[in-house]
Amino acid sequence: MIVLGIVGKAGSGKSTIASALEKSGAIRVSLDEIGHQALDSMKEEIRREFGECIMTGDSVDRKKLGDVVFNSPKLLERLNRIVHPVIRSVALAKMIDDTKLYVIDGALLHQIGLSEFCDKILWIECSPEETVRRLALRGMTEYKARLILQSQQHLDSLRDSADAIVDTSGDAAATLRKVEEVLFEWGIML
Ligand SMILES: CC(C)(COP(=O)(O)OP(=O)(O)OC[C@H]1O[C@@H](n2cnc3c(N)ncnc32)[C@H](O)[C@@H]1O)[C@@H](O)C(=O)NCCC(=O)NCCS
Ligand SMILES: Nc1ncnc2c1ncn2[C@@H]1O[C@H](COP(=O)(O)OP(=O)(O)OP(=O)(O)O)[C@@H](O)[C@H]1O
Repeated sequence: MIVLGIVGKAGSGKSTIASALEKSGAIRVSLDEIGHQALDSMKEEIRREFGECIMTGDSVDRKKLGDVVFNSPKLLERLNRIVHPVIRSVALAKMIDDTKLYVIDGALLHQIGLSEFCDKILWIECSPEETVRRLALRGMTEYKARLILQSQQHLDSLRDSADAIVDTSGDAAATLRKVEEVLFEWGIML
């Protein structure tokens, strides 16, 4: 088994890279996706902690919850404490085949306690201006994009400990060529 971690801030290009690697045969473990599922499995605890204002009907409303937690580091930490242990165990349970290449993508790979399972870690980066522009294309307001990036400032300290850094300021095809070069150098074949 080989486990490749892909980290970087919101909108830097992690999902784009991870899904390209998935198309080439790797097994993708998306921490954002697992996190979304965890909101359902931990629904009652989240409802107790944050109240009815973050619910729509009987489901946790991601937009409402995001507006609450990204505005308050204290509340974000409370959400993390509820969902991160679940994300960690669901991610680990997916990685069971010794013959496969697994790609875990997520800004909070280290914080969730998964970096120690990675053989190699790729740091993905892009300028803040371009990142905000890309997040806006995804339908996010500039205000929210900046709030999220602010909540991820602590990630900067991880950059230098990564095994390689890929800048995604160019187009997606150039990014994917760079990633392929790095994997080739590491002897990881897809
Ligand atoms: C707050 C929630 C409900 C907002 O959902 P929504 O669909 O609106 O946003 P989405 O999940 O696409 O996240 C938007 C961006 O914020 C980043 N982000 C998400 N959670 C966090 C967090 N706890 N701390 C910092 N950044 C985060 C994501 O990596 C992404 O770049 C959701 O992100 C969530 O449940 N987060 C807690 C789980 C978590 O830590 N997930 C990230 C795993 S890497
Ligand atoms: N060179 C590039 N490399 C990667 N993504 C790019 C590039 N150029 C533009 N993009 C676009 O940037 C946007 C953000 O990329 P992506 O969703 O992969 O980021 P992310 O790091 O996974 O973000 P998040 O953590 O918020 O989910 C996407 O719409 C993607 O198509």
